[in-house]
Amino acid sequence: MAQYRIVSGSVAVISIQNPPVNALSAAVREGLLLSVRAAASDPLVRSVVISGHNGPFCGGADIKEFGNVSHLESGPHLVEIFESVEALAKPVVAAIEGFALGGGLELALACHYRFGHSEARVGLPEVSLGLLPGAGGSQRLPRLLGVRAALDMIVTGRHVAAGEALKLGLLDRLTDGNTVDAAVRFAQSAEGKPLDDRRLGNRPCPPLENIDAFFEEALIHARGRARGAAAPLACVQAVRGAATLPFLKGMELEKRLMETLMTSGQAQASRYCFFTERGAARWTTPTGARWDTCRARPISTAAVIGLGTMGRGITVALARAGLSVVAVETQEHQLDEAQRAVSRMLKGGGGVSYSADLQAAAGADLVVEAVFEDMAVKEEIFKQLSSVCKPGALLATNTSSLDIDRLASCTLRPEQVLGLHFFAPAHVMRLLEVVSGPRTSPQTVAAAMQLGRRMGKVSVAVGNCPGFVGNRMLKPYLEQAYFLLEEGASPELVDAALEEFGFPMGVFKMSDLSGLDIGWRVRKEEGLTGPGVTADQPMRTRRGRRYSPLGDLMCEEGRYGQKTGRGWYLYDRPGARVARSDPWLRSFLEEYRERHGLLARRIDQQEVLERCLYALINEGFRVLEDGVAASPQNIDAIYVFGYGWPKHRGGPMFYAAQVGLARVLEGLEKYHKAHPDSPHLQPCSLLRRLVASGSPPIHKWSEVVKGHRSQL
Ligand SMILES: CCCCCCC[C@H](O)CC(=O)SCCNC(=O)CCNC(=O)[C@H](O)C(C)(C)COP(=O)([O-])OP(=O)([O-])OC[C@H]1O[C@@H](n2cnc3c(N)ncnc32)[C@H](O)[C@@H]1OP(=O)([O-])[O-]
Repeated sequence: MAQYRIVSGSVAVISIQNPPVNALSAAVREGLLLSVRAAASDPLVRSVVISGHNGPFCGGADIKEFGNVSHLESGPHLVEIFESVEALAKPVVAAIEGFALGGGLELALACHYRFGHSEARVGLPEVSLGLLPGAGGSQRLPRLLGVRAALDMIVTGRHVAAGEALKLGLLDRLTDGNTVDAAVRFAQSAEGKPLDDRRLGNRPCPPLENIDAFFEEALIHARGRARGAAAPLACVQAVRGAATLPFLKGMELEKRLMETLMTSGQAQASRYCFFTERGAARWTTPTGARWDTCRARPISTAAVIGLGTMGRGITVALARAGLSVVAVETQEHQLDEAQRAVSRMLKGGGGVSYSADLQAAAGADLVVEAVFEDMAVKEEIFKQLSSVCKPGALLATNTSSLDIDRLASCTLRPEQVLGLHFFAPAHVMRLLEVVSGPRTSPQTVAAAMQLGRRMGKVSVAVGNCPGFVGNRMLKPYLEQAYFLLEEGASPELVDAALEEFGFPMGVFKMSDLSGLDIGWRVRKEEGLTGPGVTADQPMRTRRGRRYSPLGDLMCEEGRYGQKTGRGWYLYDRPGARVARSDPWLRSFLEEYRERHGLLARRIDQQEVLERCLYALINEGFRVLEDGVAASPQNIDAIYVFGYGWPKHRGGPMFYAAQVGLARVLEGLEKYHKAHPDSPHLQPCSLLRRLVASGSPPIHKWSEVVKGHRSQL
């Protein structure tokens, strides 16, 4: 809807009303066009102000309509409305509070003047929905800002703060006061003045030298960063149109590009990610607790125990969320170093105090233990925390795979124990797995989810099992990658296939970055390698299934990855980031295959993708079947925000649906037949049942999962 009223005798104020973000739904578009026409035809109206009702200006087109062509096509089209705004013979001022994003900013660009509140932000984030600004934004913004600044905003989709927008010339004025009042006063002062020059559609794009070379380079740059996404490239093409074509021709190009993107699988996947990210806040747990029936006690003080890389990042994340944090590290030299590192990251003290004594955690509302992955050490700490901490304090562990329930058993308050699985670097990565055990109370989960939101994280509530959701699914993925090396692939081939798929780095580069020794330690704990394994055991079999000792052998050689300057790749020095192929590894793999009588065969990228991704997806179905994740959407949020799964592919479960469940099943059957000693390739029963029920769409999977809920 749009509200229409006349103020100060001559100013029509049109207010977009569609909470919570004033999206441009069909009803809003209808209301907006009627209001603009009313303002045009009313002789008493001499100027117009367009604002958002109750705060935000406008969050853009209504994304919910995008999946449904009939919704999209009902009501007037945005391009038509914005043309009539721009063509109005009376000055139109956009009064921007909160945000003007996507179609919201495109509306503001069609206005003749833009007034912003000093705390507002503006942007064209369509690219992150797999789209481009499709209502004139790709054509008007370059005409206003010049090609360079406009291209940057459109290709990155970044939100620009009001101060920067003013400097760029995107906003004409800022106010700290009431934006609508200020805009009304300004509109009156502009009444009767010429408007031709204010219509961006009339203006040429500011000239740019070497235009062809500029766009060639922009395209190469965008392609390098897009990881296979089509939208950034289409954005470059559209802005090139703005720089080289008359306005109406540019608008035609924008329309053509938008139509192609809008119906693409990539846009569908990106849109799905948008809703998946937000849907995670509506959590449920395997024990039946829910977001809408639990009240969370607010957390204002926290203690972090253990100040290694993870502990430092967690301290920074908590402090940035406004908590007062005590950071505890019992090793004095580590404490000093951590204090300096945290202060650097926080650019000052930032509400953090330090201590070498666990007793300092006594007054905290929440304690996050982040010592290294050793069950015995963690158990000891939880025992102590249970007696040191005040009643009601939540005790969380940052373990990435150990049993939460076992830790809860060491305390006298198992209902207040949970996992907070941050991802490195903890102050940067968006994902937080909130892990509850069978005894964790709903209030504890609610408090953790609320805290996650305060930290700006995508928090996903998951159940307790080895590796939780993310690392549990990663295990078969890694395993298949190792097997592929045994069978003849190289790390370069595997990584290239995964990077082409869209991961920021392949599995072997990722393993070098995070350190091969981490998995080695876990495998030792699990008794898969190390002193517990007797010499008479076959090297490539454990517990009756295929096992690859390649990772263990690498660690025995001291090849831990980037930190030692050698891993699956070679680095110039320890800590260096640029991976180079290592001839040593080639001969190492050749000798290994020879020793074990393995014949190297030709492996193509298709097999790499299917083996690694289908094994991961198959485990995702098992996770659903076990009730460890509440929905496929939650699994996808975990993979997109924690494991670099490309957004334009929606997440592993969405990808499986897009590929076709029957095809995934067929692929798994084929590979399991070829590798019967690899149980991760054996299709799980939920996948079979879904295919048998006709492969329903992803939002209906839960109906098939029903009845097979939590084993926990
Ligand atoms: C060929 C066809 C041509 C078509 C032309 C298209 C033209 C145009 O270029 C395309 C666009 O504008 S594309 C659009 C470009 N715009 C964007 O990409 C902006 C996307 N939005 C955002 O970035 C953030 O939501 C804000 C920063 C706006 C608010 O952040 P915050 O305060 O943390 O709030 P929050 O928690 O994030 O959201 C609250 C609720 O609002 C919901 N919702 C939000 N936006 C929506 C929308 N546009 N729509 C519908 N719903 C939208 C959201 O789902 C959630 O619902 P829930 O049921 O409660 O879960």
